[in-house]
Parts: sequence; structure tokens; C-alpha cells
Amino acid sequence: MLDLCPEKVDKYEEKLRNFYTEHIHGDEEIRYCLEGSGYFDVRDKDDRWIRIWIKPGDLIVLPAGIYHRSDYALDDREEVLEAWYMDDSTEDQRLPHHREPKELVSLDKLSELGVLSWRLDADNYEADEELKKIRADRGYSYVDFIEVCPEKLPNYEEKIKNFFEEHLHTDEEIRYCLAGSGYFDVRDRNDAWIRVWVKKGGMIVLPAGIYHRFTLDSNNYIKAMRLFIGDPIWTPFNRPHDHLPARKDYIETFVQKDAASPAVDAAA
Ligand SMILES: CSCCC(=O)/C(O)=C/O
Ligand SMILES: [Fe+2]
Ligand code: NI
Repeated sequence: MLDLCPEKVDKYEEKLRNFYTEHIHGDEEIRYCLEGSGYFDVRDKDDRWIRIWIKPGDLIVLPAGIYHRSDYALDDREEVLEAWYMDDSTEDQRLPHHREPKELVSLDKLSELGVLSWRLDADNYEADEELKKIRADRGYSYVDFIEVCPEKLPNYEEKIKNFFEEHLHTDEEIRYCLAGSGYFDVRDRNDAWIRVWVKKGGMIVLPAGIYHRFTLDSNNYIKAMRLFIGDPIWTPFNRPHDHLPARKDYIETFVQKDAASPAVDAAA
């Protein structure tokens, strides 16, 4: 019997984190919910998450070998933002490119690279008080919208190609996904690619000076809000542009500062 609450379980937070880390077992996982509720997430054959809500009286059997995780009270950003280390394959950029076995990266680890994230209510972005507060706190005075698909984006092919060229900006890149999804790839401290999957409701900030790129995923569509402090500058500086002050500042703030920490080092 497992009574999962902070009062009754030792190292409650750590347990929750472990439950929520994607994993498999060699045997069936059988759970019967007596009180409270929780989520079991399982992967479908296309590697998408299916969320199952279990409530009192529900019995669930996960077969041996299925990738899954369970969520009882966790950071709900992870429903719309996932990150992992990429493999080295040059196959279709719109595929997930997980390593084998998968190496997931937590949102806390991303924040150590300066990549910030929120989960917001994308169906209510016009009246959303949380978005208003983020904008006020961070000075995001400018807003526009971009839809990445051949019908809506002028010079679609050229733009798609440019987005996927590794580059940096001299200002933050702030994107809030209102529909669809896409991959923002960022370099870690060892220059390994971390793929950040941003889905509807996910908002990310890439700090000035971080090398990154963007691609659609296999759903081939994203609608995003673009935010900016003041008048927007979208100029990408393709790698290498290491002499730019924004790059030097990034290195000083997020690479050298914690160089001894293995937290977001691919080699760790
Ligand atoms: C979904 S926004 C398109 C990508 C973009 O604007 C950019 O700058 C990528 O680095
Ligand atoms: Fe960019
Ligand atoms: Ni399990």
C-alpha cells in the first residue's frame, strides 16, 4: 500500500520526480487507486504521450516494457515543454532525434542554461493575467504572431531553412506556442544539442547569445506569439559569431559561471 503525500512519505519530492521520469519495467505495473487521483502517461506507437487519469476504484495495468511515467502533483509545464539530448543522426530534422536510451533534460536544467519556460492558457491569451504579469515583469512591450506553414508564412522554404541554421540573437528570443508545436534546439555547455519540444501553452525564453535553431516537428505547424522588449530585432547571427558582446555575456553568465557543475554537461 502506498499513501503518497508529503506527510506520509519520506523524500516526497524526490519520489515524485522519479515517478515522473520516463521509465520501463521488466514486469507489469499494476495499480489500484483507493483515494485521491493521479495521472499515468504512456507512450503511443508514434512516441506521443497518452495521459490516463486514475481515480478511486480504477485499476490500471501497464504491460512490461512500455515507456511510462506517473504524475501526482508535478510541474505542469512538462505537459507542454519537454527536452532531451539529441542523437547525431542527420535524418529528417522534424523527427524527435532521441538518443538511445533516451536522455531527458529537466526544465530546471534548462534554466541553468538561461532557458526559461512557463505553461500558460493558450486559449485565453488575450485576457491572461499570468501572461500580463510576465510581460510587465520582463518588459515585453512588443507582441506579434507568426504561423509557420506554407500557406501563412511568406518565403516558407527559405525561412524554414534559415530557422534551422545554428545562430544567436543579440536579444532574448521569446516564443509562446498558441497552436501546433515545434522544436527549439539549444547548445549545452559542452556544445551538445538539447531539443526543446514546445507545444500549445508552452512559452520559452532563449537568452541573448545562446546558439540555437528551430524546426517544425512532424505535425508541420506552429502558431506562436513573438514577444520583445521594445522595437523588435530579429537578426540571426549564424555561427560562428563568438566575438559579439551578447555571446561573451552569455558565456560569462551561463557557461563560465557554472563550468564546474556537471548539471547540464552532455558528458556527465
Ligand atoms: C516558432 S517561431 C519561428 C522561429 C524563430 O522565429 C526563430 O528566431 C528561431 O530561431
Ligand atoms: Fe532564433
Ligand atoms: Ni513505473
